Amino acid sequence: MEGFASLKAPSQATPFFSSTPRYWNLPSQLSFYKRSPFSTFSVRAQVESNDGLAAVATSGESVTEALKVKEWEVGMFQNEVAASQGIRIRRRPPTGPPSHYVGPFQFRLQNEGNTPRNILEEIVWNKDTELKERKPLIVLKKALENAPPVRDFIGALKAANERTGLPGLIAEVKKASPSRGILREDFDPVEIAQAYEKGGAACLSVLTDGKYFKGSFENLEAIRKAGVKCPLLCKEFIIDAWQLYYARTKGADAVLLIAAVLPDLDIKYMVKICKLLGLTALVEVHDEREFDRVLAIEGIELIGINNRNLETFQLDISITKKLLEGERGKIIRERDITIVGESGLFTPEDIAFVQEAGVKAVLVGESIVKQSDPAKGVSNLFGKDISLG
Ligand SMILES: O=C(O)c1ccccc1NCC(=O)[C@H](O)[C@H](O)COP(=O)(O)O
Repeated sequence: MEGFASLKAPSQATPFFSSTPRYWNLPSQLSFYKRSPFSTFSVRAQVESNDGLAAVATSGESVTEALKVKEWEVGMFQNEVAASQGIRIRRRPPTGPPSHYVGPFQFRLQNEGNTPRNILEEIVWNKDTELKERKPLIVLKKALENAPPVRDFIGALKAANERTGLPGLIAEVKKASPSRGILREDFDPVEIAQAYEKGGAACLSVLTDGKYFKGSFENLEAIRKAGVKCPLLCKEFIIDAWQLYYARTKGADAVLLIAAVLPDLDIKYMVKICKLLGLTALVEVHDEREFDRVLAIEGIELIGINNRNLETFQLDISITKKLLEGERGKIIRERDITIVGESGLFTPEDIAFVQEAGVKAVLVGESIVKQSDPAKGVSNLFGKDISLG
């Protein structure tokens, strides 16, 4: 069997996770050559993708196989770039390339490198697989024409903060989570969303991941269609710009970009696409390194500090305080960046603690979704009624 041409890496200008839309021009060259003195002629096809990948297949293996190898090689390249930025989450399993790289399938199953190192990595690998089923971008672009108008996510948070003197609430419609399991059995997303709005939430966060959070895009769409006025955050694990378009077609006003998962170039690229689509990007960080990376990116207006370590599930609300102290806090104030304190907030004291640290908004799920009346859950969380009337 013939070997493959060496990897032609995507150019530095091409964001690594932006496979939107990668398509292959089949074939850009087709040539015939004599394989050996004993065989006759063999066919050699070179294929290229629009974002700079090249693969060569010869007869004896299909073009599809050649493409699989190239996709895998790019995945490995992405892992290396991410690691160089301190990102521990690998986009794809480091081993388990197409079969002729390592031999029969059973060897791949035995290879430990194919086991995700933590839950966030598992979610990302699963998302990568889910996205293989996606519709072409052109179909989404058409659907965008019928998407409901975008609403001002940051504006709603600021208005709530001014109105109540408390951080604006992003209330999360969350049925389950990997760390806590099922949070609410009688889960009606629209009813919960309406109750949050009645209780005084400024915005809502709707989990759309099915496998780990029991959420869905149908929930997002249904909440939007039910006439809820709060702007909606699509709480998804975004690894591909395609998802931004999809979220918008389903009625999202904002999306989450996780710095622990996305390299700088991808965040930059996705922030630009968000602006194009009118979406607000909530860029989430968990430590100093991620915070500094995000602060170095132009055009960031909304940063979430997640008190939950997404690799270990450990909760510590003093993370928010630690990240907002000193020079970083000064930069935030100078640039008027809105900070959201995320996760592990249960009491009015917790809210006061993160507000004192400098947040103007909070993202809360568990403590309010578990209440039999989520509207009441909101007033319990703040220690007072923050509803409009
Ligand atoms: O909540 C989890 O267990 C979790 C696990 C892995 C990745 C993300 C996870 N949660 C996403 C969030 O950050 C929270 O849903 C959100 O901040 C609300 O947190 P909480 O108020 O603690 O429910």
